Amino acid sequence: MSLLRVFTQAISFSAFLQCSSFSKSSNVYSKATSHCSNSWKQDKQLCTMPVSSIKYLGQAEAQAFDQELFEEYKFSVDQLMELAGLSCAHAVAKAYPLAECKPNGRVLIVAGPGNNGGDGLVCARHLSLFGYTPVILYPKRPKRELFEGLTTQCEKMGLEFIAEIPSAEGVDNQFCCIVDGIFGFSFNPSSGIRPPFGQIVEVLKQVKVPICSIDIPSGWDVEKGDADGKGLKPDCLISLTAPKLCAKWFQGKFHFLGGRFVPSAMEEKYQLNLPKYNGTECILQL
Ligand SMILES: NC(=O)C1=CN([C@@H]2O[C@H](COP(=O)(O)OP(=O)(O)OC[C@H]3O[C@@H](n4cnc5c(N)ncnc54)[C@H](O)[C@@H]3O)[C@@H](O)[C@H]2O)[C@H](O)CC1
Ligand SMILES: [K+]
Repeated sequence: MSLLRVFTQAISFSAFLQCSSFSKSSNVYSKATSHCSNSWKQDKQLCTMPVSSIKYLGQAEAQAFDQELFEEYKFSVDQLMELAGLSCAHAVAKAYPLAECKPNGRVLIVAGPGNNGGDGLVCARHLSLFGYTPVILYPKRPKRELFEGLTTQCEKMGLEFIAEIPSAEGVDNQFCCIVDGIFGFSFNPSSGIRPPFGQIVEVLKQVKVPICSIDIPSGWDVEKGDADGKGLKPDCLISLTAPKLCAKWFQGKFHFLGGRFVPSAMEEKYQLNLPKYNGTECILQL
């Protein structure tokens, strides 16, 4: 074997090792496995590039990041929520294409009391524009102009609201998938899940149709994830802005990055090391 060939093989092997390295020991994860498998499909040479790392945010850091977008950059909540919810609708359409969404493109959207619920309502509106039939469960509605507006938009667009979650069997028969917009990065697990969401999450744990969680699988600790293994098992997770620490426990099929609104100075300040979105796309599969 020529010296050149030995050298080339050694380089390829080291690139392979880089591509499969994965460490749970810090907030910074090597995203090499998923990044490289995607990149290999597009351009094999990319996998020999230095491996970058995507950061996983803790709860306080995610909230501080959010506040900085609002206070320093003067974004409004509804601006960012629109982009967040739009990326969720794109992710659902990619993971569960309309043609395969039986019966009749029906998707159950469960919206919680905070901004995660708002993302769910925006997602529902866009899914309806994409041809799906979203049905919304929104049991606890804050009396705030933002949420009242989002609710009115959905009502005026003819989206159905239901008052209670059907049985797990009922959900499986009526919907092709579920969008979990119950809790996001402000969930506090210290006293369990308060009514009526505790019972709703229990039903969601029993359904067979896939669950697509917005930002955080509801009921999971934002940092410790599904520590006891008894939580929701979403098939899809859309991490908004950057993944939160709990995403390390995610074992479903689809992990998307969404919320493509991060100014580059903030990306640098928080050292997010986000992978590059393709072209004009608003989601990126991790
Ligand atoms: N910068 C971004 O990435 C953006 C993300 N967005 C989305 O906003 C959520 C975070 O929203 P926030 O309103 O801060 O919190 P939650 O949605 O998690 O809801 C808080 C809500 O839930 C109640 N609550 C907390 N713990 C419990 C409990 N144990 N039982 C019952 N209820 C509970 C609490 O009282 C509040 O009412 C983020 O994840 C993204 O999805 C923005 O849309 C855009 C910017
Ligand atoms: K959620």
